[in-house]
Amino acid sequence: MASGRVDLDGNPINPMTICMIGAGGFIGSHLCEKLLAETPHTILAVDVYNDKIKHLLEPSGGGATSSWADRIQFHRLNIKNDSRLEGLIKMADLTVNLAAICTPADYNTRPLDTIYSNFIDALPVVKYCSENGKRLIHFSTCEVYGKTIGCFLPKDSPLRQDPEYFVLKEDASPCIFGPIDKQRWSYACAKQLIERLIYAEGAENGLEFTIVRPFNWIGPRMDFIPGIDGPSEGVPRVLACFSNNLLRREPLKLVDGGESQRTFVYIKDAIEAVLLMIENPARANSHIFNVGNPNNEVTVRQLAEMMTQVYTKVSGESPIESPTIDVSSKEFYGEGYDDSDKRIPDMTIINRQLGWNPKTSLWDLLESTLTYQHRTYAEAVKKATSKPLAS
Ligand SMILES: NC(=O)c1ccc[n+]([C@@H]2O[C@H](COP(=O)([O-])OP(=O)(O)OC[C@H]3O[C@@H](n4cnc5c(N)ncnc54)[C@H](O)[C@@H]3O)[C@@H](O)[C@H]2O)c1
Ligand SMILES: O=c1ccn([C@@H]2O[C@H](COP(=O)(O)OP(=O)(O)O[C@H]3OC[C@@H](O)[C@H](O)[C@H]3O)[C@@H](O)[C@H]2O)c(=O)[nH]1
Repeated sequence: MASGRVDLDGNPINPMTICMIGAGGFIGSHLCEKLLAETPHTILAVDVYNDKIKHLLEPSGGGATSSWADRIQFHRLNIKNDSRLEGLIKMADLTVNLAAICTPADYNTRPLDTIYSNFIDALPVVKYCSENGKRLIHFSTCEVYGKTIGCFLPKDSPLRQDPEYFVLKEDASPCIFGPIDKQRWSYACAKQLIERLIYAEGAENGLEFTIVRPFNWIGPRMDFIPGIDGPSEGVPRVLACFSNNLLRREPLKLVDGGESQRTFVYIKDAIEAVLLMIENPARANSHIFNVGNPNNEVTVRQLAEMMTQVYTKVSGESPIESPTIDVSSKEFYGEGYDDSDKRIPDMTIINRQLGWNPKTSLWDLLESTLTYQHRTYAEAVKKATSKPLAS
């Protein structure tokens, strides 16, 4: 049955069944929402948690007029050790694999779990797709590029300004990691090896695949606020760390001076790119795509300053006297941390294949995200911080 929707080449898009592994996470929850709201596709949602997609699983999920619940089925399973996985992949037309340990605080402190999660646990998914002739969209990371060539040049070298030395290209840039005792790179290395394995399955066994390299996608539902909906001692990614500091009126911690640079893309822009990949297999298969926003580059220090300003606007609270504080990476993340210096995605391939471009400025995406953070967490944080200490 055709859905009335057409792909980029004007061909009808038929409803499909998508096995989404890691559907209960940050990206998965937004992808599920998009697929249910705008397409006729059905989702087999696999995860160990479902808190972030609970609202989609309830019978009233699509609002008063339409229920989404009949197009999404949640399967609570751990892909490490569950024989139901192959059956689900066989039932689907396409598998999207998002499952991973992907918070930097884990890379150097839990390197074994990180490598198992990002390489070993992804192996059966690739194998079942390949053996059963099913298409796979696998989520890798911009971290596979590691450091830029430019960061090895002298600080005052004019070549540092030359994009050839820092723009990251899927088909040209090398992958530059630190030494083995910098266990930060356990994640990037595991992701790189699974990319190479998928690529080889494509070349040798005809696996239809697409690899996505997200460049710092951020927005509502990213990670957790420590002590509210995640462990008190947990260290999420920077958006949630800084949100937590702002909610608690604490200084934002700048690791090693906050000099590293990142480009941030709004989750809702990035999800548009994933939907294009899902619905345009002829254009997306056999490709690796950078998905990011090269126009939203800031240092981590600038991010902290902008988040402080935006939070002041959306919460109506004045900023604290010293809004940021410097902290060493050893103190913050422990031994073995290292960092990517700069991450600007080259957009040539995704532009050419899918015509996709990000739209949302950093200020605008922070405004909507911090409005969400304030609305969702401010009361809970206030309650938690005003609790009398047990005597
Ligand atoms: N958010 C980003 O900016 C970003 C950047 C680069 C790469 N990525 C990649 O995108 C993917 C999704 O990232 P995210 O930000 O949504 O992370 P996330 O942690 O919010 O989501 C991952 C989900 O996978 C689930 N999962 C992990 N191991 C599992 C297992 N063994 N069995 C079943 N479920 C399991 C988790 O419970 C979680 O819900 C990851 O592969 C990550 O490496 C994300
Ligand atoms: O409180 C904090 C948290 C983080 N940081 C810094 O902010 C920068 C960004 O940190 P994030 O936690 O968002 O993670 P990174 O950008 O380093 O890596 C991420 O990128 C791509 C994905 O694969 C993963 O989601 C993650 O590895 C780093 O330089 C980090 O050192 C702070 O200065 N203070």
